[in-house]
Amino acid sequence: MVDIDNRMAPGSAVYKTLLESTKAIPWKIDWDSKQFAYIGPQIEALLGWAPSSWESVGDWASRMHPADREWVVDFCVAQSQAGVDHEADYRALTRDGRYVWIRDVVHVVRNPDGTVDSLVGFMFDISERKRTEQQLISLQKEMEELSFRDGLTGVANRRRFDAIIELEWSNARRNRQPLSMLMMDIDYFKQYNDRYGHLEGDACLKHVARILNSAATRARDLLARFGGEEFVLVLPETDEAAAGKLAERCRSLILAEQIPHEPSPIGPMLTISIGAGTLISGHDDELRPFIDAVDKRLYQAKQQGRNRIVAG
Ligand SMILES: Nc1nc2c(ncn2[C@@H]2O[C@H](COP(=O)(O)OP(=O)(O)OP(=O)(O)O)[C@@H](O)[C@H]2O)c(=O)[nH]1
Repeated sequence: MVDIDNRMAPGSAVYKTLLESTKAIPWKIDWDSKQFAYIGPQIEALLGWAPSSWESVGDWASRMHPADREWVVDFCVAQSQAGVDHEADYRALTRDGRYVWIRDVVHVVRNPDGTVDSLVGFMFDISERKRTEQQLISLQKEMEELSFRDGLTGVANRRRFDAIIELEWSNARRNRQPLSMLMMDIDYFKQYNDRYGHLEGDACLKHVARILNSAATRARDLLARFGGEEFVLVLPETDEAAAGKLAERCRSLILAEQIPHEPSPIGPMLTISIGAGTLISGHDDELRPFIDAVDKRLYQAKQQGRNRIVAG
């Protein structure tokens, strides 16, 4: 036992061999001089800098990504001064100019009187973990983006519409700007599906979405799929006259596309009906009744023969 204890004593050959054969890179900094007392030779394999080139904490700080340097140094100094063990993730510069993500785990060694004697720690290469993390983050962003898109047509979905209309509604009221909305629905789409099949129906919906999307050109205009074959166009800062023109553009663009719809009772080409509405600044309307009113106008357009616009 005594033998083993001696062989394992800090500073012994066995101890050194153990330290230098781990993947983690051990190091020690003398607190008063801020000089490296030791750094494992593994550092050279990871970063390319020889152990002898790690002289002071200045070398450590200067071999850090500029975006990480300030907070990491400030954080580590503050924690060390307070005598608190800590860890920090940062990008370390390699000798050939790349960056490697490192997790530095630091233990503060104190003197019997409580003052800081030295810092000892391990550096871990966490690049692989960070890469996975980044991939997960971008995947999550993509998922969020997708969750606001209609899977079939690629335009905004109902969820996105609900969020945007709330925002635009309060914007319009706050800034005393008009806000218009068009509800659009394909005429006799049930007959279209019955005649051409559901897949062809899907293709038709995509086609219609693309055309309607091209009709509204301002950055904040939003086309969303409201339901099955119903689309909604939100038009911020758009008055009644401009909304009327846009509605007519949508109606005639669809007609001009000459999409065959043989079973339609009103003509051989695909048509849409539109309900239009505008929130006039200063009026005290509520959002839901406004949407309902526009929807009712769409229904009226259907009742009055389809392929037409009913505005408020
Ligand atoms: N292919 C396809 N059809 C859909 C989709 N969503 C809804 N529909 C169809 O759209 C049709 C809508 O029918 P209705 O609500 O009766 O309306 P309509 O036949 O268009 O008649 P009007 O609107 O009164 O002119 C139904 O047959 C639905 O199955 C979809 O994602 N793909």
